Amino acid sequence: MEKILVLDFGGQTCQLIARRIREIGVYSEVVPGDTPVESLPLEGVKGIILSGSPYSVYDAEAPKVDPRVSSLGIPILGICYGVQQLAHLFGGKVAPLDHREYGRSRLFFTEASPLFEGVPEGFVSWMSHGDTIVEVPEGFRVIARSEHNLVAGITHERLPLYGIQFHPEVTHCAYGLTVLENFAVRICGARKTWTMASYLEDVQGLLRTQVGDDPLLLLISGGVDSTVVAALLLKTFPPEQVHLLYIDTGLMRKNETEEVEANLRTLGASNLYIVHAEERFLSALKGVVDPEKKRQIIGDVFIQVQEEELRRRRIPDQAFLAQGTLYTDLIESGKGVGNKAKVIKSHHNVRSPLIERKRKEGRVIEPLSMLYKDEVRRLGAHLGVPREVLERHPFPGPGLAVRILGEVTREKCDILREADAIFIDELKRRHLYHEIWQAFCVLLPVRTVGVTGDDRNYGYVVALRAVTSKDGMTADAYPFPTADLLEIAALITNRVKDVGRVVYDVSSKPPATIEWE
Ligand SMILES: Nc1ncnc2c1ncn2[C@@H]1O[C@H](COP(=O)(O)OP(=O)(O)OP(=O)(O)O)[C@@H](O)[C@H]1O
Ligand SMILES: O=c1[nH]c(=O)c2[nH+]cn([C@@H]3O[C@H](COP(=O)(O)O)[C@@H](O)[C@H]3O)c2[nH]1
Ligand SMILES: NC(=O)CC[C@H](N)C(=O)O
Ligand SMILES: [Mg+2]
Repeated sequence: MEKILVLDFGGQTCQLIARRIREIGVYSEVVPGDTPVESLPLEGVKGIILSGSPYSVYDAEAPKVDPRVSSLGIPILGICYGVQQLAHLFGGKVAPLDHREYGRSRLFFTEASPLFEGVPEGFVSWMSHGDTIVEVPEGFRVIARSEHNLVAGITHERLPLYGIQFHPEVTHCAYGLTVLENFAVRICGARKTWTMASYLEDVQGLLRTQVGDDPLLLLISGGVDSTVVAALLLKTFPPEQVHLLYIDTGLMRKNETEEVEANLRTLGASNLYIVHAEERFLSALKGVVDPEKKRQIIGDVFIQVQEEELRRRRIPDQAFLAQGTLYTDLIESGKGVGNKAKVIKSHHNVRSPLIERKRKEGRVIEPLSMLYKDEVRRLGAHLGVPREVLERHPFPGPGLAVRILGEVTREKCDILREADAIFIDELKRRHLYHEIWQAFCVLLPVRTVGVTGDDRNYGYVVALRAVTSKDGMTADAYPFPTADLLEIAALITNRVKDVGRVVYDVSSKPPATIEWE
């Protein structure tokens, strides 16, 4: 498969580069920036992109590209820190200037370059740098300058080396896709053959080689990601080879287990195991209020239940463990490819010891781990996964436990389930469900005073959360029409006896996260 390799030096928008290249129709994947040449997956690589970074090239601990990469004969495009590395590597000079460029800057060409074919002079690029190339190395020429007259693009006189100081991958950069397409297609000669259909074929080929006839155990939640993996496995292997394990943690939404079971049957699953483990999870969570502690306990119980089921069902130990892990799960858990990212939340599917052990043994299958949610939805559509499943809002593995602040009890789960079901049903009835990326209720650990039927009421507070997002990495509060919000709040307090008050969470991510814990 032809591809463009992105070397990750810890830039915020590194994955976005690969995303955009795939949007153009060329496959792209990300690898750690300091990978030595002999360990780079070079098969089919038509071009290499060096990403941005929070570091400066002259920092002692700055991540460095293997210098041999530049003599492979493969075209290279350095973006921001990437171009600074090229300059540094070839003997030029990079320095922190007083004049930094953050945000928009017009760009002016100093000579024609295939990189800027079809891009008009003076277009508005998007920058984010404090360092600048102040001496261009020998053998290189400047091809563009910013409106502040700083070096904004360079090219080598003989070698296929290019570099730009701006970020073509962000949507705020005009002609960004054109610049990336010029590099990938015009300069590297990659063909635009990557589609979801071709990706599907490639993934199926790889899976068949890796798994052979060994049994596969997929941990399935009925959410978008694991259901798409289920459809993929059931299309790739005979149904008897695929075992699906769903764990009802007791922290699920109303009627979740019944709906999931029905959906999974329609995919043609024969070995479907539904494990009811409510008691296990609730008793382990008794008295626990700290959010990180809750996550850790839930992760541990997940593993115990999985291991017991493997033994009980006599599924051999060499079984491959499959999950619906996405790139976002990895990066939030501090496990992005470039290993320079920070831990935000430890997703149970990434950091559990069972998974880590299986991962070391090469027995974990995560076919979606390079993709984002919207790409997974497109893949699911190719696989014929029903729209109702693909368009479901995400639901986290720890479930209601991270939406009940303070101690989790069955009584509170029941209250939250009722309120949440009303909220979601109303969003669907009002045709708002698909405008929102994720919506749910949160049960707060406080009671407040109210008056109902002329009597005193002392009920819980429920917070409504509804966000818009593309990939869950950033999010904004959904701007509800006021009438909808007021009517939904009234329905919840009227129908759920223990809820006396409803509030709406208007925080964006960042600084908040989508879930409250
Ligand atoms: N109740 C569960 N039983 C078994 N496996 C689960 C359960 N909850 C989560 N998992 C596993 O953990 C993975 C990550 O969960 P996550 O919620 O991110 O994905 P999902 O549930 O498949 O999709 P969505 O994000 O749409 O909810 C799942 O893909 C699945 O493999
Ligand atoms: O499977 C999961 N296990 C987890 O531990 C977990 N924590 C958060 N989420 C989901 O991830 C997305 C981003 O969530 P946050 O903004 O709250 O970090 C949102 O869609 C969250 O619902 C999880 N999913
Ligand atoms: N976005 C980047 O790659 C920034 C590179 C470098 N840290 C600078 O400030 O110039
Ligand atoms: Mg889920």
